[in-house]
Amino acid sequence: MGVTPKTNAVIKESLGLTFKQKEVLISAMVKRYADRNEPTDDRENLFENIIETLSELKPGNQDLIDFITKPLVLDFYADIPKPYRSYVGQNYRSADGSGNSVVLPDTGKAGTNYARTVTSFAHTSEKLPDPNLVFDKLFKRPANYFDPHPAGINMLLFCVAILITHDLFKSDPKNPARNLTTSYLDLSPLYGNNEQEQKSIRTMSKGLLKADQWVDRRLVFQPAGVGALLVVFSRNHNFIAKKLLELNENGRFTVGPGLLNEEQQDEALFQTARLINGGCYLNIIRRDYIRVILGADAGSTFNFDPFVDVEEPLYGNAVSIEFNFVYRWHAAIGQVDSDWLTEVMALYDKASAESRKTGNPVDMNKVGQEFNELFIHATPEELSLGNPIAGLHRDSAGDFSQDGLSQILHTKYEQVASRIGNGLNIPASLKHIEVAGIMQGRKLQCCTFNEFRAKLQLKKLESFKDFSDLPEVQNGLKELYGTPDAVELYPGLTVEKMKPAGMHMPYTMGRAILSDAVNLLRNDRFFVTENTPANLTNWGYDYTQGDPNKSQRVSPDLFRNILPGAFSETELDNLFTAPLKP
Ligand code: HEM
Ligand SMILES: [Ca+2]
Repeated sequence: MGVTPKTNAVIKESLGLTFKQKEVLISAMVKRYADRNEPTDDRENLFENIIETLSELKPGNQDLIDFITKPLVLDFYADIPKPYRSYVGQNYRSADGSGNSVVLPDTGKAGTNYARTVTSFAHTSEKLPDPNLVFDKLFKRPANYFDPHPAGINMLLFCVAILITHDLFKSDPKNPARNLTTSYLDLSPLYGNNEQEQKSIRTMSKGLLKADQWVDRRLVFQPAGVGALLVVFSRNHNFIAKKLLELNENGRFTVGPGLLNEEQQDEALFQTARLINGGCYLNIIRRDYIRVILGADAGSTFNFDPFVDVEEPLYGNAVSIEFNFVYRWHAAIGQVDSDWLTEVMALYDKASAESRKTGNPVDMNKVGQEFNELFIHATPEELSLGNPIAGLHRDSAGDFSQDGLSQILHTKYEQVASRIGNGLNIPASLKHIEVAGIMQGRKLQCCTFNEFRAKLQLKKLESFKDFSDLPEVQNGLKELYGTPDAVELYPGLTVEKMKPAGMHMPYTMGRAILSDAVNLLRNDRFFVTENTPANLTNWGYDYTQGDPNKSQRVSPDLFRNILPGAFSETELDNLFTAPLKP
């Protein structure tokens, strides 16, 4: 508008207008000031001119003054968002995920209940099918059958997926409504879910972790690639902590009189390294993982940015029970891993049968011992050095061999995964786990599959032909459920047809995973408000931003730093697609 002395004179003159006319004219001027979409050039003195004009009004014009100043005052008020969502001095993640939202500090804390995304208003069915039959007729991969993933996605991607799911879900065996881990992607499988677990893997000096450690024992029983990935992040933490001290930007980690003591130095280095390591993990999720899920080319500059127009997160994040089911991709398990799993699950099933008989929880120590005898062959001394990885040994200092870790990850890179959707594709050895999953859904009163679709604004499926391409699955659904509306959430998600692109996910799963992923990332204060050079240091922040010549991906640098030679340069460009067999 540019209120100059000349226009100001015009405005003054216009004050002789009728009240209605003044209102129209001046409100247009104020609106122009208040509705600024671009940064204001305050050197134009627009605000000052409005005030000056108003101050020259004759007495008795208070109504007009109020009318004009009200939007300005409201605008100033709105400059500062409320409730307050960020405080100085809360720049580190807590061990148990609390305080991520400063407004609702318990949201997403380890040990709180799963959220519910969809309330079910469907009549509860009194004749739900036997979950064992659901598995046999809809889920079970036939013997000697393997259908490779149509886009050639490899098991390395699913090792990352397993790391992510264990970061988000840890259903309490005693209470399936409860999630024992944090609802944030904060590498809780590495760092633990409370201070005691966190301290158990720290050296408590210079921010370092003990050699090749991670906390979550559940991952010992997963394919060895998951343990190897955790060791990569564990080593990345130490690489970062050492670099931070070496660079010591602005002397922020210096020990001395009036500065830090050694304990404070350890804490500052540990927590800063943890934030940077989390930034690397976030980069891999955004730039390698989500990119492949969506089906973008490795070399393309396409970036589906979950953080576009992000605001300071207010509410925190709580993963839902529906998300837990959306993320059970057991059908993806590759052939080699499936064969191995048959042997592992035999141990687990034996211990579960024992637990059903005695009423005690599954004795994981016993499973661990037998697992060690079969797959690890470690002495008690070696086991005392930390979680084992099948196929590897720790040296006396507690380190795994670099070549061994590289080799394990490379075999996951080479192993093609299976297709995920359409049904009849989950390794038979997982039957008990799947049956328990179906029962968990029932116990927690999950919505039906069609109710879930409706919530996502997706068309309800009206015929069993719409579910899966496989006639056996269509018939099985009819026999077990009778009508499409009766199909339960988890079975529906698992047997649905696949999308034609990207990760070829079953349709509803593929749609839902995006809502959950976007919320998960945007709701995390440490990925938004606290993700700054001031918190991560300049070097740390830049490290997490990835290589500008590699589509902003951090994974090439990270693997070169931590496991040099594990992957060739071409492999680093496309980590999640199995190489074509010659
Ligand atoms: C060979 C590979 C796998 C094995 C051996 C395996 C094993 C298991 C087992 C034993 C459970 C029962 C709960 C527990 O004890 O933790 C489980 C649950 C689960 N799995 Fe897998 N799984 C594998 C692959 C995957 C993959 C690829 C995904 C998806 C990315 C996945 C997602 C889940 C989820 C979300 C749960 C529920 C966790 C909870 O509620 O605590 N799993 N899996
Ligand atoms: Ca977590």
